[in-house]
Amino acid sequence: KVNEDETDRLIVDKIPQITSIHPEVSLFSFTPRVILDDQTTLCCLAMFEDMGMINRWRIHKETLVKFVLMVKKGYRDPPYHNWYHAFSVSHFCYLLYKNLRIDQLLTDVELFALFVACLCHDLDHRGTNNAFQVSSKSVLAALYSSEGSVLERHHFAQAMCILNTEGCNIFENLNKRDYEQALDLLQEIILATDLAHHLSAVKDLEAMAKEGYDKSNPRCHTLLTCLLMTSCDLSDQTKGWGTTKKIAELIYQEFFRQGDLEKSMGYRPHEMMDREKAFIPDLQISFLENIAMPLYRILGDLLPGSECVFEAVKANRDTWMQIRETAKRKPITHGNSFDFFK
Ligand SMILES: Cc1nc2ccc(C(=O)N[C@]34C[C@H]5C[C@H](C[C@H](C5)C3)C4)cc2n2c(-c3ccccc3Cl)nnc12
Ligand SMILES: [Mg+2]
Repeated sequence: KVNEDETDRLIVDKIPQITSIHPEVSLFSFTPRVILDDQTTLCCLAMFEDMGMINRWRIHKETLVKFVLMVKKGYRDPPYHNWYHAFSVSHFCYLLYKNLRIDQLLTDVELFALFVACLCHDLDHRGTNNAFQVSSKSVLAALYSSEGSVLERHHFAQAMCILNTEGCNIFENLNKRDYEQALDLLQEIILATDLAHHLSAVKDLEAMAKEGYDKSNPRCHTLLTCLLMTSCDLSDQTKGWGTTKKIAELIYQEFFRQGDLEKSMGYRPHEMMDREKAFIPDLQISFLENIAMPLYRILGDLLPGSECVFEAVKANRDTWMQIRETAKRKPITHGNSFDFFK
């Protein structure tokens, strides 16, 4: 049960001007993880308001409060895939709207579905990846492994459960056409957060960046919403080194816990999950060069004004390269992968 007085206070109080939460909240340099946990719900309300979504979709204030609180409660507390991840991903979507005016490229249903997908995209994440669902024969694998993207199908199912909960359906006042489109988009966008799915779309994304975005082409809309979702999902990499370093700590805490579990089950974990084999600078340079930088380069090609975002990711890659050189000269003493974070 979401506690009553928090809900009541959020319902009664007027939604504040978003800059009253932090004057720099609309800048790409702003790191949403500085916002205190009990302020994140209020910030979500302020983002919905500031993007004009409350009026456009006739969302009842009480319904919005209950929805956001249910989503927040729907996250577990693994090191990385927790509510703060969903909140920071949603904040980057807000930045794309405020700074790059993505509302001029997408329909208003697509923009609404994208922001709601950011909030819901990792609901009930257990801190283990898709491969682990299958190898551990989890309930989720039993349910979804035949379709692939096991976790992402579960995150979508959880979002539907929340929308179907009494007093939480923020889509309730959409007309039939918009309602059906919003749910279809929500599923498509959440499924797009499977990195394997993104990697299979990169060729098409690069072709679209080359040819230019055609607003009249539905395929362009689909590719762009998926690109924007992944851009939000990896947006910790677009901030300063402090954030990049902290996030790497959290992600490898999660990865190494999975590796420990796999070892206890008699499996040999992927190197990036094995605390005894992982060399984090190499792994992160590879992730940034092969996945993040190509992604934000395409974003920069498609959305003028977002070049600064790519530059920030590149700068973080460069810092990892400096760390790697230093670490290579000074071998790790007691084989602890987290020495870089001292
Ligand atoms: C900083 C950082 N590093 C990350 C390093 C590695 C991977 C990762 O899943 N790699 C792959 C590499 C190949 C092809 C596919 C499937 C598998 C085989 C595993 C992806 C993710 C990383 N990641 C994410 C992230 C984004 C979406 C879902 C889950 C996560 Cl954890 N968000 N931030 C980060
Ligand atoms: Mg995910």
